[in-house]
Amino acid sequence: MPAETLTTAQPSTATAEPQSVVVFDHVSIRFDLKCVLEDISFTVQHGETRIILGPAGGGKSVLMKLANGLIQPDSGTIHVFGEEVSSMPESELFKLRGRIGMVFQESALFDSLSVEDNVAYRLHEEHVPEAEIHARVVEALRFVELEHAIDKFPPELSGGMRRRVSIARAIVTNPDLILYDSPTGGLDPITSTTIIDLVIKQRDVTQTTSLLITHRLQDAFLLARNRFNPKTGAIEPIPNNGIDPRTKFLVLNEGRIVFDGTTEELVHTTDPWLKDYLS
Ligand SMILES: Nc1ncnc2c1ncn2[C@@H]1O[C@H](COP(=O)(O)OP(=O)(O)OP(=O)(O)O)[C@@H](O)[C@H]1O
Repeated sequence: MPAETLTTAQPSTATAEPQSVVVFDHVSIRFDLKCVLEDISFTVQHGETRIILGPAGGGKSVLMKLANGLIQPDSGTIHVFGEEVSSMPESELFKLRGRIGMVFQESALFDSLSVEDNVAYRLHEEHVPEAEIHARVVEALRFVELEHAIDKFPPELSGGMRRRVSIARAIVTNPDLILYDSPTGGLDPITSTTIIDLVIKQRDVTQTTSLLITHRLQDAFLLARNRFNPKTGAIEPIPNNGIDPRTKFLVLNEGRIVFDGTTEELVHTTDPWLKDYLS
């Protein structure tokens, strides 16, 4: 990301007092005696998009699984929506996950179910009335511009389309938090951009808090520099070389946080390792 002058775009509406949606406090976890995350502390505020960067094997996916309560830390605490997930029983975790949308790198769709049934899956689990389910699925598919594929099956879709279905499935429940684990992983650059455009649209239309893992600095650059224009329905650069004030960064290397801050702070870092990583 070029370290040129950046201006922080002002939020269009007055923002309420920030609330912490995800809080890691001195979290560590080991696998087979190997320390995978060590003393991780950071906070994600309401409405923030937190981009998680770092070399392969640095612990990004493990961090996301901890946030979702899929695994438990060896030490430290994790709060999501003010509740401690690091010691929560499975029944309560199930309820908590009802407020979280997940987008996995592999899309994780059911090949034997149609696109409609894949997107509707969580709504069925939540016993949403049948009459409402179809309308909500259509709305979610329209958001990702895949309404026409509603009757198709995942094996009939391209990788980018599958990823879009996965986003539709994550947003159909109107989650309070979205976890994107490498949503552009394995996609070509053009398709990756269409996926990041959807993440920007989701960010700007609903202001949903999110964590997003990516290996592509280009993804981070697009998220920081672009916005959704509701009048044109298009993604456009934020004027005056602006950056999105709600998009922040966490960089992990070998299980430790090497950066936690804003886009301006990241591009102006003096840390030699980080400068090298970003170049
Ligand atoms: N269930 C597990 N059992 C043992 N080791 C694990 C487990 N899950 C993750 N690890 C190890 O933890 C380390 C961090 O893995 P993680 O997937 O979080 O890295 P990452 O930063 O997401 O990597 P990538 O960018 O390649 O996806 C790796 O060495 C991995 O092998």
